[in-house]
Amino acid sequence: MPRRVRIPDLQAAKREGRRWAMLTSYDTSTAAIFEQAGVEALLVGDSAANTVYGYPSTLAVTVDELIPLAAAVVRSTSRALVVADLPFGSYEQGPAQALATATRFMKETGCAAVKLEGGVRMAAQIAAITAAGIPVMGHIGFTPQSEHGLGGYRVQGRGEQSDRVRADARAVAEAGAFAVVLEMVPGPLATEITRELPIPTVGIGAGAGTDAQVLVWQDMAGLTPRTGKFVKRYAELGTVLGDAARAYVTEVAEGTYPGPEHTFDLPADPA
Ligand SMILES: Nc1nc(=O)c2c([nH]1)NC[C@@H]1CN(c3ccc(C(=O)N[C@@H](CCC(=O)O)C(=O)O)cc3)CN21
Ligand SMILES: CC(C)C(=O)C(=O)O
Ligand SMILES: [Mg+2]
Repeated sequence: MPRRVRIPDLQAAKREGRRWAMLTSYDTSTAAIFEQAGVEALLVGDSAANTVYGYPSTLAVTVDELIPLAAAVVRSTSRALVVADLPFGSYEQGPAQALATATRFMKETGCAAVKLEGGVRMAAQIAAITAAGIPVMGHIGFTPQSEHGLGGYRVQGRGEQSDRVRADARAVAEAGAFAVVLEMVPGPLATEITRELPIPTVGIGAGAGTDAQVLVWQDMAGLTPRTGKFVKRYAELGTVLGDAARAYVTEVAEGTYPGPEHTFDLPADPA
């Protein structure tokens, strides 16, 4: 059985200029398929709020709702680095709350790291969690848990805002994060931050100049009806699955499914 990807492997990849891929995963089927496909890191994102639980934004999802999903992804993998998102409301109060939540994820899911949103304003939380030996992935630029404060889904770091995003990147790295997600940041700024930072950057809507990329799997697989401009749909699973369900409905109604090959016989008569 191959060993798990370790955080030092990702630091080495940055030094050697090897890019790596992360996808979200929230269940056993996708976790196994994605690591077989060579995806280095799996994120049990709070995007599960939208993609699993059907909430209108990520704000509603709770620690108790994310923990079973993260545990399932860990159980279903042997190689991928599994990272769990700390949901809105579970770390902002201060370092003690952040460490308590991160500790729950580590104990109850077996994940290798946690991720939280915010740069300068969350540096103390990142420092407290890493001081306890728990690896932290930062997340700056557009941070969906702050969508109301940021005025909606908007690119962050255009013009004068670029200094703020740069300062957030530096703060996250200095607080001890092992990597940082850059979400919806102009490509040239993300490239500069990637060159400046000692830790890997993971882009989503941040161009090709980051050390790694992350996407929500239902977006890249074509299951979500509306996605950001940064998403490439590598498959149209929504169409494939809809066609399969329609064929099943038709065959059940016609009586052509199940066929003889799907049906158990009585024991053969003793002759
Ligand atoms: N399915 C899914 N995919 C995601 O990428 C995702 C989630 N859910 N939930 C949590 C956050 C929210 N995110 C989002 C959601 C919407 C846009 C979006 O609509 N972007 C538009 C507008 C950009 C603009 O106006 O500047 C785009 O065209 O990219 C972007 C990121 C990223 N995350
Ligand atoms: C989009 C990624 C970075 C994320 O935070 C999530 O899926 O929750
Ligand atoms: Mg998230």
